[in-house]
Amino acid sequence: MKVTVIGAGNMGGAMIRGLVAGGRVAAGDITAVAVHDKTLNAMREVGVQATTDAVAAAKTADVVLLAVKPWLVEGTARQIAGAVKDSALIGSVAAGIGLADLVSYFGGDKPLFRIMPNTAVTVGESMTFVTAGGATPEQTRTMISLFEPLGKVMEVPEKQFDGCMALASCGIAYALRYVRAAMEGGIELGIPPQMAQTVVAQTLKGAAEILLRTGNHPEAEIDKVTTPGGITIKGLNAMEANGFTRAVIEGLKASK
Ligand SMILES: NC(=O)C1=CN([C@@H]2O[C@H](COP(=O)(O)OP(=O)(O)OC[C@H]3O[C@@H](n4cnc5c(N)ncnc54)[C@H](OP(=O)(O)O)[C@@H]3O)[C@@H](O)[C@H]2O)C=CC1
Ligand SMILES: O=C(O)[C@@H]1CCC=N1
Repeated sequence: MKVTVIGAGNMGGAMIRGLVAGGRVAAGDITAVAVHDKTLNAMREVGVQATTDAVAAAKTADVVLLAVKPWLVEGTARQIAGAVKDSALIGSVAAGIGLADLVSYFGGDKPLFRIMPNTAVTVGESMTFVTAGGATPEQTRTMISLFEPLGKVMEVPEKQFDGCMALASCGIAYALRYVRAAMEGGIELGIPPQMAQTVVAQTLKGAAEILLRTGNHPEAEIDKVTTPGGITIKGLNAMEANGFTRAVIEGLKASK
């Protein structure tokens, strides 16, 4: 299967590295399209082909993934639309570009996908969402299987897509901002920064593993930590008094 990724920056580059590491597609069958030599050379070092010619790279591809900035998607799509094979699966990871937009660029007779990974593709722990339009179940299965080595994949209806993107793709930044805040608090408590970073990251990983493995509600796990009259409830109450939950909800709602 030949895969062309147009745009090889933070997301496209990470997807390519993840695809190579995942081993489901041979590095030699992946083509990265970018503009600058620095990016192209970085991709060649990963072992994939790299070019500035999107049309040529799209022509031979079985899967085309658009990973340019959202405002460049329409121009890029219209540029390659006449070149892609009829059978090619076409996916866009661009925020805010809907299936209806993709249909208007490529026509309604192509298997089209919105795909939303996050930057944890670099470590094989992405939370990736796939929404299909005009694709057969088998074609959807193929697209999903491409992303499975890169983490978890969920197929979602398009009406849930933006909410999922806020939670998971923007969510990486939100989780890391929590880490930074916790580190700053730790430093005030006398913990050196690098040590605080390791401690907070491992704690977050532990909390996430508890939920993923047990499926328990977070509040049930919080109850196990909060000793009556103990120190955790004082910390939680001080965080809530400073707007923790509201800040998170408002932040997610603003992510659109
Ligand atoms: N960053 C994230 O966490 C996430 C981003 N996304 C989506 O991914 C997309 C890309 O974002 P991101 O990776 O952050 O952006 P970057 O700016 O990091 O990467 C954009 C890439 O596009 C390339 N490029 C620019 N113009 C063209 C062109 N005309 N033809 C081919 N390639 C071109 C650039 O090449 P060069 O490097 O040579 O300049 C660069 O490699 C966006 O649509 C965004 O919504 C989705 C999920 C998460
Ligand atoms: O901030 C953005 O627009 C992109 C889309 C999801 C994550 N980053």
